[in-house]
Amino acid sequence: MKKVVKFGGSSLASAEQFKKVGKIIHADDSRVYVVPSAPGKRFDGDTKVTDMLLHAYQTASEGNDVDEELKAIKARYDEIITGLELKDFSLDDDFAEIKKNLAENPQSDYAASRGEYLNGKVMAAYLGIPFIDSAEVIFFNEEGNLNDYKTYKRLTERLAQNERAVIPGFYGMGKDGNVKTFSRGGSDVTGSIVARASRADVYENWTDVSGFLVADPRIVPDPKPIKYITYRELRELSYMGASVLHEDAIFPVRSCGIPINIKNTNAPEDAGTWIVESTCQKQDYVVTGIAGKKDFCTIFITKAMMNSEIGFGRKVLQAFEENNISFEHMPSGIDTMTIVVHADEFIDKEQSVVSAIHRLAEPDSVEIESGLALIAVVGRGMKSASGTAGKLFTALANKGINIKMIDQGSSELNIIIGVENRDFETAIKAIYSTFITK
Ligand SMILES: Nc1ncnc2c1ncn2[C@@H]1O[C@H](COP(=O)(O)OP(=O)(O)O)[C@@H](O)[C@H]1O
Ligand SMILES: N[C@@H](CC(=O)OP(=O)(O)O)C(=O)O
Repeated sequence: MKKVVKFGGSSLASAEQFKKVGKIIHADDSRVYVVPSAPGKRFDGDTKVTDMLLHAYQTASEGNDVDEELKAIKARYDEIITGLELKDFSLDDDFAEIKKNLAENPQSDYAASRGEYLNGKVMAAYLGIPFIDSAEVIFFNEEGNLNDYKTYKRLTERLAQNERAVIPGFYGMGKDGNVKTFSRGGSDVTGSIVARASRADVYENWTDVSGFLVADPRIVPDPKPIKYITYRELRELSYMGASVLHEDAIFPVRSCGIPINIKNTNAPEDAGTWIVESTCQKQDYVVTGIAGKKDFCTIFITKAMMNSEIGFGRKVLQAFEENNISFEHMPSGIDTMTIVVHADEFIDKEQSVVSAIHRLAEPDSVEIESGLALIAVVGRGMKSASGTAGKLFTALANKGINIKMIDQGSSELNIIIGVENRDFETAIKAIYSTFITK
């Protein structure tokens, strides 16, 4: 049995948290590869080390001195090093190098990645096992995506030489020879890559909640944990904002059937959530999870006889493609079509998109609206349960919430609804209490 264990920033925010992590690793001999994040928030209002480093980069790129900022970051690590009583260990040389690099050639990915790099060094010293610098084993291609071939070749070789090791999360080496990071939260992706490369039996992802919860705990108080969830369900939920696991983290393990177990560092005895390819486990509820995001825009297009005009949809979508905007959903009627996009991608280009739609598709009208929130109600049990949509709409109607859009995926795995931003939290609470009964 071989396990890869990733610990999130909240699990490594202080010496006290590190000690819990040490206990977890020592409690199970099969926890052989450890992927740490940078120290996260110790309390509400605290700053993650990654954000402190990005701030230092900003200061350096404006040509200013970063001594004070690096001192504050070093203090975070020194508290951990002292609390763990690590003798003959210091990060002085590493900080001198970071200071030099930030002054001579400030790069934001390099700066952000140092949080995991330094924490990896502390972790390796604490556990007494080798440190593998991710820049030597994880590679990106020219487009900035993972270079699968090179990564799995090098990483597999290095892991084969090390029965146990610490591999810091979040970064690798870019095609240009500079350090490059994944997007925020990307240590989850590193853990998944290490699990695949080592052909682990389980990828344990340790965080500060007892698994994937049915809804965001910041919206629904004390939501129930999900015991089993499929990769596909999870993909829908994490894409729609359930932030506990990076949305790309399932791909490496999914392709080789390695389950992910989300666990709580502060309550290690809790079962957590199993993310699996498929399962015969009985579900407690028809709905597996609920997640959502605010701030979408809709582009509502009308044209008489739209349905019979071959190529109409393509022309409309070309307008978005020309403006380099990806679309989220496209519900349509007989003479109408709505395109839903992220506001932050769309707002600056709205007039250019509208004129392109007119030029390419010659519609009767184009109306745009902002302030839409999307909520995904996801559940593999939905296709065999009748009345789910009816229950959902009744729950929202009872709260006086106007549904602005409905999109039921053809997989019958999810129903996406659009509501006004201001109704977002109320809608999630209403859906939760309708489907998740005591
Ligand atoms: N459906 C959900 N289930 C569990 N946690 C969620 C969910 N949606 C949002 N979260 C939030 O995700 C947080 C854990 O993710 P993150 O902060 O990235 O952890 P880590 O630092 O361990 O990587 C939780 O503390 C919780 O606030
Ligand atoms: N430290 C990085 C990467 C990461 O995955 O962190 P965490 O595991 O704390 O979400 C970030 O803040 O984005």
